[in-house]
Amino acid sequence: MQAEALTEVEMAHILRYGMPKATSPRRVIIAGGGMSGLAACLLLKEAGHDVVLLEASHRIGGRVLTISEPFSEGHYFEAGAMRIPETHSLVLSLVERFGLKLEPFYTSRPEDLYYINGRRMNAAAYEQDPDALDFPVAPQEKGFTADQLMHYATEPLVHFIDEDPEKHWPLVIKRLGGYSVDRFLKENPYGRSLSPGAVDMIKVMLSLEGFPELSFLEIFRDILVLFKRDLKFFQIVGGNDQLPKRLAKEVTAEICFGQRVSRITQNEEGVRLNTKHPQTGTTYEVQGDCALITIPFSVLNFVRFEPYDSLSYLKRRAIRELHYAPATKIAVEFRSRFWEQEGLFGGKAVSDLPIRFAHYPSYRVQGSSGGVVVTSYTWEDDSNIWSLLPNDVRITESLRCFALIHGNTVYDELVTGSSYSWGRNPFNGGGFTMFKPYQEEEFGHAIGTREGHLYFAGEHASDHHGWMQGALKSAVKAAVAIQYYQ
Ligand SMILES: Cc1cc2nc3c(=O)[nH]c(=O)nc-3n(C[C@H](O)[C@H](O)[C@H](O)COP(=O)(O)OP(=O)(O)OC[C@H]3O[C@@H](n4cnc5c(N)ncnc54)[C@H](O)[C@@H]3O)c2cc1C
Ligand SMILES: N[C@@H](Cc1ccccc1)C(=O)O
Repeated sequence: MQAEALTEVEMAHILRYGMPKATSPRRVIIAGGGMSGLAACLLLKEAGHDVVLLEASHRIGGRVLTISEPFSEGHYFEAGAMRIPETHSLVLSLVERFGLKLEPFYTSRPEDLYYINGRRMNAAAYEQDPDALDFPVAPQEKGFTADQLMHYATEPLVHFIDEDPEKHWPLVIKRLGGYSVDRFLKENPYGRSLSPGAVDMIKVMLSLEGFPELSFLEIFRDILVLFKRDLKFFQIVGGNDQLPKRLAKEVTAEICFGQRVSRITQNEEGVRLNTKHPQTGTTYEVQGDCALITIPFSVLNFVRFEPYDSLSYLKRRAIRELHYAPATKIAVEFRSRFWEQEGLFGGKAVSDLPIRFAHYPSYRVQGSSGGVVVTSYTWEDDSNIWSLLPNDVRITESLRCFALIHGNTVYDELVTGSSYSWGRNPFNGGGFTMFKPYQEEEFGHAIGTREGHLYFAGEHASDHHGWMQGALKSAVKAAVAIQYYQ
């Protein structure tokens, strides 16, 4: 079983049924108790390895975080992972293994509301008359939606990849890896350049205004999927944090909380990890044959690796340079689900206001007339202005914006609110990995490679940045590589 050659079907099967029993078990230390660390811990433990998982915080799950406080009974919002695309077979395989219930998550609906350039309309009306939003598009771009213009700009690329993804993706990375979002759309390599007005319409409608300078391929691969018309999304009934919690339940004895890894030393026998308790400062060390590092590279900068040359130049560069896009969510509970009067159940409001996207709940709570709306979900530059604000100001400021879309009823309907900014989480240092131009080609391949006794996994070490699927894919590969000494 070659880790690097595993297909998604084989990886989904391993998550569902486990790996074969180890013929020569190893003492494995796992750093990080998010989806990646937990999944690898389960696979290695049930295959017979001696595993210990060191988690810096006092919570498992990492960027899967369902927040129920201070909302009424049964209400919550997902501060991190909120939707599972129907194509993410590894996530769905774990959901099936634990018998968790799924329900639809509606990313887009024909009733989606747009509040842009001072205009208010719904998605169906925009489809009929895209020029009604008043973007200064070029004459030949009039009458086309953002979706259609993005399709026009990317069609040759989609066609080339679809011909033979395995063979063509590396060629695409070589040719287009240096293109930012702005450059690809404005100086299109396929001769399909768009005007600044059209590019801005695309960026506002896809919430991309925050990352014009980031790698276009990253957006193309990981974000455009959100806007695929016929793609279905799911969420776990009662909250997505049930997935890491069910994983953790299988490996309770292996998890050590409050163990912030501060130093990783490689020696002949294997590895030694030193930790420091984030509050008490007490130190601890553990020796193993090998270690799996699932700590995000942003905060991995604070971990000392010894001896110096136990990490390659490219790995050290990747740890220094890999970009983490900040992300912030603000959530408000309202007394009634007034948005349903406009036909909205799930779906979103798209705006050029500081709140950018608002997501209406794709679930109702038995016996409750209210609901929790994510009144703001922002990425990158758009998130920075919110991360600076205290929680109560984020809530009042997002309400002011939301009132422009729904009127002052929002103030009478207000019950309570909460917010979360991943850029301020000391154990994440940002929302998700996003390559800048050239990074994928120059060190993308070095992110997940083994270095001596050190293995690496996490969403950053995958081709699904910003998705649980990426965290799981890299975890399965690492578990197999550790088991078979690859
Ligand atoms: C706002 C937002 C929205 C998202 N939406 C979706 C979505 O809808 N669907 C989806 O599939 N995915 C989504 N994702 C992505 C998904 O949540 C992540 O890809 C996945 O959870 C990452 O798992 P991980 O194990 O790689 O990392 P993490 O979850 O970050 O886990 C890393 C763990 O390491 C710990 N740690 C950090 N430093 C140390 C240290 N020094 N020592 C020990 N432990 C340490 C952390 O506390 C954490 O528990 C979203 C992410 C964000 C931020
Ligand atoms: N997974 C994120 C989207 C995302 C992926 C990759 C990069 C940035 C954002 C979400 O569903 O909200």
